[in-house]
Amino acid sequence: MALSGGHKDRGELRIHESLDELKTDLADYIAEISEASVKERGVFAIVLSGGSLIGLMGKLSEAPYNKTVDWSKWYIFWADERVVAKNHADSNFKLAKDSLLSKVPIVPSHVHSINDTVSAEEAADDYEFAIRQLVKTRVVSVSEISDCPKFDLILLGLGPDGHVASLFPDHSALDEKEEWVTFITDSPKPPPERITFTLPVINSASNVAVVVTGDSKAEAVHLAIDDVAPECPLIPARMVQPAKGKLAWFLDKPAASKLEALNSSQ
Ligand SMILES: O=C(O)[C@H](O)[C@@H](O)[C@H](O)[C@H](O)COP(=O)(O)O
Repeated sequence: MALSGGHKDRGELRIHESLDELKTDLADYIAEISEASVKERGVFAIVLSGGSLIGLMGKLSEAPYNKTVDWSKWYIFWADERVVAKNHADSNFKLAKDSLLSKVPIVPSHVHSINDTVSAEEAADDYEFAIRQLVKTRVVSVSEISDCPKFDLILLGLGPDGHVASLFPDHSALDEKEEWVTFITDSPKPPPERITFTLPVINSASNVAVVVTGDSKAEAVHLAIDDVAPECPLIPARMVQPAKGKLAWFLDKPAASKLEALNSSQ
């Protein structure tokens, strides 16, 4: 690893020399949290996003993880989903299914994708309802400090504009405090209709990892992590701040290139 360290309140920084190294570290990290969750709770509730994250998780379907991970205990959710049919090229479910979920022995009924037959608003309501049922049966834990679900691990990507999940800069969805899942119909990144976990849910997780590669994201990474001037834009990724949980950043060197930590250690 090029650098492994921490920022005083922005979590753990895991900066990698190569994509291959990042992929191995990410697979190890997910496998470790899976093992700890299964040991503690008997299940592992993991939340995926869309985009490049899924390809970066690819090693999980290879040896040794395909045999060592207790896939039967995995419950899968999405931090955000595009409101399209499940077989549509834009579907985050389809992306994860094709590249990962179909290659490992996950129990099909443990895969909690959205209802793709209804409007964005109804899909968000349905998804929240489904999660509420799983909180009741403790497949998903509940936070000690809010009434929110406490997922074992939420994995997020980062957009060059600083968005995470489908929480975009200056969007009213960032202010949602009551709902666990909300919807938008004006996403600046196509397609426009999406559902998304809200910040209170993301910040109630036991572990949150943001996985970012490429120099187009370097400025957003800097704004999300470094102690920047108050007049700098407050991007959604900076609002990711688990109250009790752990935050980790998986970065390649180009994504980390504007970080103070990297520049001061050289
Ligand atoms: O469905 C989505 O669009 C996402 O969940 C979104 O938040 C994504 O993770 C980022 O836009 C990063 O995407 P890339 O890693 O592909 O740039």
